[in-house]
Amino acid sequence: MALVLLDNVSVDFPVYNAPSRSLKNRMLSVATGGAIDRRHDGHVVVRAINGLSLTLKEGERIGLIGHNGSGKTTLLRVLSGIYYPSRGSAKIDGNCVSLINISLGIDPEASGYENIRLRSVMMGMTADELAKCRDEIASFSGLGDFLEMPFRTYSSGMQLRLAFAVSTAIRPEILIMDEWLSTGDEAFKERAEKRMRDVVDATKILVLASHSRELLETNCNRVIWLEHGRVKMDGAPATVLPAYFG
Ligand SMILES: Nc1ncnc2c1ncn2[C@@H]1O[C@H](COP(=O)(O)OP(=O)(O)OP(=O)(O)O)[C@@H](O)[C@H]1O
Repeated sequence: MALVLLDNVSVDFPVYNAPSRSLKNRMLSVATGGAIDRRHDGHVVVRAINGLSLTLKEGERIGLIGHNGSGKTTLLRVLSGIYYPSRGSAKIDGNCVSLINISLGIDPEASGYENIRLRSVMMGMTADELAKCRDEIASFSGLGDFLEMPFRTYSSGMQLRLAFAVSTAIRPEILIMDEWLSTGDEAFKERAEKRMRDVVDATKILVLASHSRELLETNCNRVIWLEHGRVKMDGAPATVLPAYFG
């Protein structure tokens, strides 16, 4: 069973070259940013996530909203295992894949086929799983003989097609996204949209950070509004979205 348990999680970024004397204002008077604080040893820290406790259960499609700097990306990175909490604990049960940076793991000197392997290993696919979907990924990319060529010879649109085709071949239990992925020319975009739908529908827990009300309304059944790294509101989209978007 897929489950995410965050217990009193804080994430601090120490800033060693901050002008600590002038930082009396902790920036909580404005909506933007995390909290600026000073640690016991005198160092300045930005507290991106501040004592967050959350339970995310199977079937939940969670939308993350909040002003710039409210902690959305930091939270997504904690969920993806990129950041460890500075305090508190994060328990992620279920295989979790992040589509935040779909080009992670790609080697520009390697061929398209080699990159299909590199990127899928990076996302946690086994050799058997890859063997089953390698041809489908290649065909979805539409890159034909270019798959034998080094990745660096591709146009930026071709590079994204390949990264997209591999990244959406996996079926994770927990899926982390920063905005909706859409790429390519018109014909590819249409196929990409359908493929994204399939990935999202197959996942047990979706966490999608977005500034788009429409996207959140279409895809989410729970919305969490972050402010200064804390939960300002958590509930049904019909309640939280009007409160946030006004
Ligand atoms: N590497 C870092 N070093 C120092 N501070 C950081 C770092 N990354 C994020 N922060 C701070 O943490 C806070 C939260 O940032 P985060 O990127 O999580 O916000 P966000 O909600 O994703 O914002 P946006 O909507 O602008 O993408 C901000 O105040 C930011 O300045």
